[in-house]
Amino acid sequence: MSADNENVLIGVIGGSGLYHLDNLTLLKYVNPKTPWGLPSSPIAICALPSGTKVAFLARHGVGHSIPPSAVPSRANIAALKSLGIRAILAFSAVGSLREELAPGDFVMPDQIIDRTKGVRPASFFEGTTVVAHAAFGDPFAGKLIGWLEGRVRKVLEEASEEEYSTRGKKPQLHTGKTIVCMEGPQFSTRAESRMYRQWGGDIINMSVLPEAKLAREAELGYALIATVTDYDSWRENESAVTATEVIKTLHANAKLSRHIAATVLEELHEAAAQGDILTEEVGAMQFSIMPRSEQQKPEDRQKLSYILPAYFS
Ligand SMILES: CSC[C@H]1O[C@H](OP(=O)(O)O)[C@H](O)[C@@H]1O
Ligand SMILES: Nc1ncnc2[nH]cnc12
Repeated sequence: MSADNENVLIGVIGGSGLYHLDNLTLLKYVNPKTPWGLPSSPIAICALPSGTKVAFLARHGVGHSIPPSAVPSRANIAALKSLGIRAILAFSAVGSLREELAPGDFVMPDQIIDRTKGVRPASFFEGTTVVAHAAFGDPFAGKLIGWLEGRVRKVLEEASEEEYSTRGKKPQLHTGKTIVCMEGPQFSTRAESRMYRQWGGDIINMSVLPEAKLAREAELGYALIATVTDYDSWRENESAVTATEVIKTLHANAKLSRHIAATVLEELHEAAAQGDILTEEVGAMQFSIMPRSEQQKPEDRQKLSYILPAYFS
């Protein structure tokens, strides 16, 4: 970790439509070369008006050039961890599987259904001689979500008409929901969309995995702020989702997401510095790594020390 970055505790991952944040001064770009390659894009180290630093990473790269299945999530999470980050606030554009989750609304899910197809490297331990089984029953950082909930709700309640006028109604925040992560890049069929509803899915995207799993392996707090862009393809007599429909809502959602980030980041940095909101993640991997065996190669341990120096240095 470079001394320059020592105080960067919060990393923001921007998804579709969210390629920068507001109210920040760009200090520099960093592009850490991790054992898993380079991140999606150089990471912007920015200062809030108080001088507090945060890091911003565009998930789909500069100019949205990386499709969901090819996002280098291991490099992204490892690069953020190498900067000293403790918590990630990730944003994502999602489809709604429920009538009451309307386009323009915000959702902070607490569960995930994995519908990726095994083509994305999903573990830092993959390809090494070290075996680990991270606990993932609660895939998001519970305390972090609890901390964010009231603050995000307040921002939405206070949003001016101009900020949500493209949707014609005040955006709501929904919590305690389940997100389905599909492979893509094509959207779901109508039958799949209906099936996800039967499974208990509330929203759907193509990006939360393996990002959330890797954050857990790296012992980072991870919360997702999902913004609804469409009703996917389950509604009878309505047309199925298209990219054009998604893009219509994307920009207004991104504007409000930037407003949320600008409002919460300072206090979130403080909370992360105190350690109050991240008690579950730190140290969790010590119970997940299978006991050391003579078969573990020193070069693998060296590689893993990049994300988990406490166990592999
Ligand atoms: C642009 S529609 C599908 C695309 O949008 C979402 O991206 P992100 O999660 O990065 O905001 C979704 O996951 C798909 O990747
Ligand atoms: N309907 C949808 N399915 C998957 N990912 C999405 N991102 C935005 N809308 C989506």
